[in-house]
Amino acid sequence: MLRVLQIVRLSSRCSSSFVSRMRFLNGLKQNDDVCSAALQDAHMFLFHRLSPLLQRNHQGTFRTAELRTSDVQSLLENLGSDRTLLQEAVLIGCTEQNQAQFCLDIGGLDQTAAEELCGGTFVDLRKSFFLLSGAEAPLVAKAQALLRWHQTSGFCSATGQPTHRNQAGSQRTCSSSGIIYYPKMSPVVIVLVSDGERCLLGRQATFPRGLYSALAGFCDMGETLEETLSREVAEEVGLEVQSFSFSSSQHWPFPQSSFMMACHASVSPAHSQLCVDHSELEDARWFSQQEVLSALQTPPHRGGRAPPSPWLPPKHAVAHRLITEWIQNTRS
Ligand SMILES: NC(=O)c1ccc[n+]([C@@H]2O[C@H](COP(=O)([O-])OP(=O)(O)OC[C@H]3O[C@@H](n4cnc5c(N)ncnc54)[C@H](O)[C@@H]3O)[C@@H](O)[C@H]2O)c1
Ligand SMILES: [Mg+2]
Repeated sequence: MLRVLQIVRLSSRCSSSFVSRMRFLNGLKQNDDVCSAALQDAHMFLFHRLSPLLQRNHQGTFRTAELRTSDVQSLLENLGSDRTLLQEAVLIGCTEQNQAQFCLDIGGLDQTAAEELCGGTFVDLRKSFFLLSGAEAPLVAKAQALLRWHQTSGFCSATGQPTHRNQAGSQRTCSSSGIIYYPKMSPVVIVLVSDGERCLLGRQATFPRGLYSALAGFCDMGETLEETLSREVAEEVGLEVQSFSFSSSQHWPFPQSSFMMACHASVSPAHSQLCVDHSELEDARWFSQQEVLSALQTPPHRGGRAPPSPWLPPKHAVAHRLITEWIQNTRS
């Protein structure tokens, strides 16, 4: 109990609201009692078989359903589930007012009945990620990644024994060996290569028709960011990078959690002849500023008519940010 009071006092005494929120969240991860107390009056993000619950407002835009713990408790009762399912909720963040945010997957319950009771629809993450705006898309992606990790981490890979989660869901411990497991992400480098005048975009055969993006690749064990970047560019398009700069990073939920580190890189115009590895990329090409600028100005493609060429990654993707930064830098 003393520890509970210490965490609450520590977070409320801090002058910065950001520091206060981070200390509050860390306290919830470290102390199961504090976390249980926070779960009793929290914001809840509901999922059904890893698809988030969305609601459409009068303007036709989508938002996550705004549910509180008490709403979910009533829902579980109405769906004939016992309230202990609530204990499977996973901590994902907190609001500006230090109100904890949790997510819960009710995949074992009737989807249609849950949708009717909540006035919403469970929408596949690939679709919902791009329907949501602002801070909601990354929060929902994080929630789904954590839920998926719990669903696939029930047993210890060393002993085969069950693992048990802490209340926040930030770790799992093997009941036999005590080995602690933490949620896993794969580091990926994504790079927009330029020769000064043009930028290099490529597409995999599995991409939607017309879509071109920056080059990307998973880090090999033991590699630095710069080693992955140089290796991927050499492997995929046969170029040698001269210099690079870091731009930004992003958690990317598809197909499984990746930690994307986004960079700009330059190659010499005298050595810009592409030698594409077609086992990795269906196509890779140099695009002029004008081609990229007009692709950026084309409204988002929604299917039906033929896609624009090139069709660029959507705003939520860090590849989009790299492309807009390159346009700004080359025009200034
Ligand atoms: N957010 C964005 O803007 C954006 C843009 C482009 C690509 N991406 C993501 O980047 C990721 C990597 O791109 P890529 O597919 O070109 O990588 P890649 O060039 O490394 O090729 C993928 C191959 O790498 C191997 N691989 C090695 N380590 C792996 C691991 N930890 N997980 C899965 N496969 C592994 C597999 O054989 C796989 O087929 C993809 O998941 C893609 O979704 C994100
Ligand atoms: Mg690649």
